[in-house]
Amino acid sequence: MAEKNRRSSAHQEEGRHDDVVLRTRGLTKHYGSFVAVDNLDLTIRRGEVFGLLGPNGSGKTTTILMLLGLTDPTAGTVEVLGFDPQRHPLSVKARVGYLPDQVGFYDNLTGRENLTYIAKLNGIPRAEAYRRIDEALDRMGLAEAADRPVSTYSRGMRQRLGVAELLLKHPQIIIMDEPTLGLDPEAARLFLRIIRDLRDEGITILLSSHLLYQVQEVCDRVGLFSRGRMVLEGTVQSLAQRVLGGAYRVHLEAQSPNGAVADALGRLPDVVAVRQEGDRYILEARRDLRAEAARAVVEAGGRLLSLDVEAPSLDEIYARYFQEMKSAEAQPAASKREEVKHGRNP
Ligand SMILES: Nc1ncnc2c1ncn2[C@@H]1O[C@H](COP(=O)(O)OP(=O)(O)OP(=O)(O)O)[C@@H](O)[C@H]1O
Repeated sequence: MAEKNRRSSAHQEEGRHDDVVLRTRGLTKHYGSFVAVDNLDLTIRRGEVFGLLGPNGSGKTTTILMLLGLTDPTAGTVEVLGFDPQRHPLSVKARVGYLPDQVGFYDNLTGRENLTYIAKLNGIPRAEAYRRIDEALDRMGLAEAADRPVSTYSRGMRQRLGVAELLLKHPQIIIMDEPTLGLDPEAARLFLRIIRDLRDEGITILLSSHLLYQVQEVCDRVGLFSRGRMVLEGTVQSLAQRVLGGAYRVHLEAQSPNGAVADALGRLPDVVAVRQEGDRYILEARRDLRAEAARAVVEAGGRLLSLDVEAPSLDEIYARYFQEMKSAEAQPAASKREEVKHGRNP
């Protein structure tokens, strides 16, 4: 199944797969004169894990609320599993599960009692409800804790109970707002595994998060939000290519008696840049060039001491993007100051 998903992700990347479950076009939300979401085009396909990233206030939650039909767009269209959430909110609600950052439960009731209550609210017949509740508790690793009051649950267990609640209605899409925030590393790892398992079962997942290294581990594609716009979108690797230039960074240490190693490394195909500090070199490259780099060192008469490759990190892409945006914004102001200094301004 995992293999099947990997294959389908590859097809999606190539644009050959058209199993779209969620689509927005020109989606816009104004609060008075403030633009919270600006002309968003988002397409998500079945079985994907898509990460919404961006600083506080960049419009992620507003986007999620519009997808769920919980707030009306000012302009543009939303289609979730073929439904317009504004016109058919119940059809969307029946098929899409939403896990907010803080899930509310009755603390004095047990996990099982909370789920029973939810099943009743959703009109699931009693026998079927009991079956689904047992199954959901089991899948979320909560079977043993099921009959304890929720007040005794850790944050990780509450989050898992939140997912168990969503599973009762057999959702096709699950939307999660900061699902791993506040979880300890072990609980976060367990939760990320749950996300992967859900994806492997064909459930599409949209999550918003600030925890980039976790997003990177679990998302097939990400969208980076800034001031209401999705400014970057793609796989982590494709973003690394666009923002950092090279998606791979090969670190190597080599003695180069005649100084020929740097030149030899620079001549390798798919190398974007070579940085050198003494015997240490960093190659930014479009692919993993360890084997070619090792050969180049030896052929250039050098002596290879160590070799390693670093995959691109979302943290770095994110930091570099916002750093470049800030300097681009500072640029016109700086040139204006220059013009004033040189008396070019009237
Ligand atoms: N009901 C509202 N009225 C006015 N402004 C709002 C309202 N809701 C959100 N905003 C503003 O819209 C912008 C986007 O907010 P949103 O909550 O979507 O951002 P976010 O990316 O989810 O941020 P965070 O990561 O902090 O949750 C913010 O500047 C916020 O102050």
